[in-house]
Amino acid sequence: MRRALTSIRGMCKSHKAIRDITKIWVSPLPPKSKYLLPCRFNYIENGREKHRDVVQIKDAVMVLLYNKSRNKLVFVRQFRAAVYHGVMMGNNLKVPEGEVDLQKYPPELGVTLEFCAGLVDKDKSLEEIAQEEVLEECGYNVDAASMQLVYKYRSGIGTSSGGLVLFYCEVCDEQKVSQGGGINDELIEVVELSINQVKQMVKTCSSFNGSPSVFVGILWFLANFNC
Ligand SMILES: Nc1ncnc2c1ncn2[C@@H]1O[C@H](COP(=O)(O)OP(=O)(O)O[C@H]2O[C@H](CO)[C@@H](O)[C@H](O)[C@H]2O)[C@@H](O)[C@H]1O
Repeated sequence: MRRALTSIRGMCKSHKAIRDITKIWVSPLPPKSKYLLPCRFNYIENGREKHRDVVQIKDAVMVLLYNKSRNKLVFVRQFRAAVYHGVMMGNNLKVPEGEVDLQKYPPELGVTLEFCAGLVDKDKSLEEIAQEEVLEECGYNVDAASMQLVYKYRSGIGTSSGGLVLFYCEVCDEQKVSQGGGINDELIEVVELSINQVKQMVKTCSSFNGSPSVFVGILWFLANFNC
């Protein structure tokens, strides 16, 4: 696992020092969250009453961004609390007490490689939300009309299941108007990978610290553009 992750990091040319996370601790969820709602879901199937504990989450859009000037796919890297938490906790369902030992669990464990993405949390079309994320996170000025639908699917199926919409969007260097990096307190690193690098990823990466959407998107790209 360590070798596979290291090789992806090695590919990321713009990799720089990971943000300065100095303290991590976990607390119980406050009564109301803007981002998730746990509940018990009940139903009767074949005459038998069943119960499932589910977490309602927001839908999201993602953009598979291709820079045709440089023949590269554009990704982002960022610290993901949920990924870090998952890696740190393993298979334990409990809230850990006290501060997390950062020597034992370095923040790097929560840094993912992913497509530019955003929550569907405003009254705009999915294409417009995707357009905004491309500008904010990756620094490219694109039209909402240039978003091409790739797939609509679900982010999970067991406990939480948000709707995911993956778009494809082509850009060129002239559309790069800023460094990107996110807005407000987001710390997002823009990373470009060549076609050969993403091919190597899907061929040889046996373990990946992130979402399968990255593989779904890369495989779609390779299948459709005959690379
Ligand atoms: N759980 C949470 N708790 C507290 N604050 C939160 C939060 N989620 C988001 N936020 C806040 O909302 C801001 C905007 O989030 P985004 O719309 O960029 O979604 P994000 O990229 O985090 O996840 C998008 O991309 C990933 C990767 O594809 C999808 O898994 C995800 O569903 C989609 O929203 C974050 O910077 C943060 O301040």
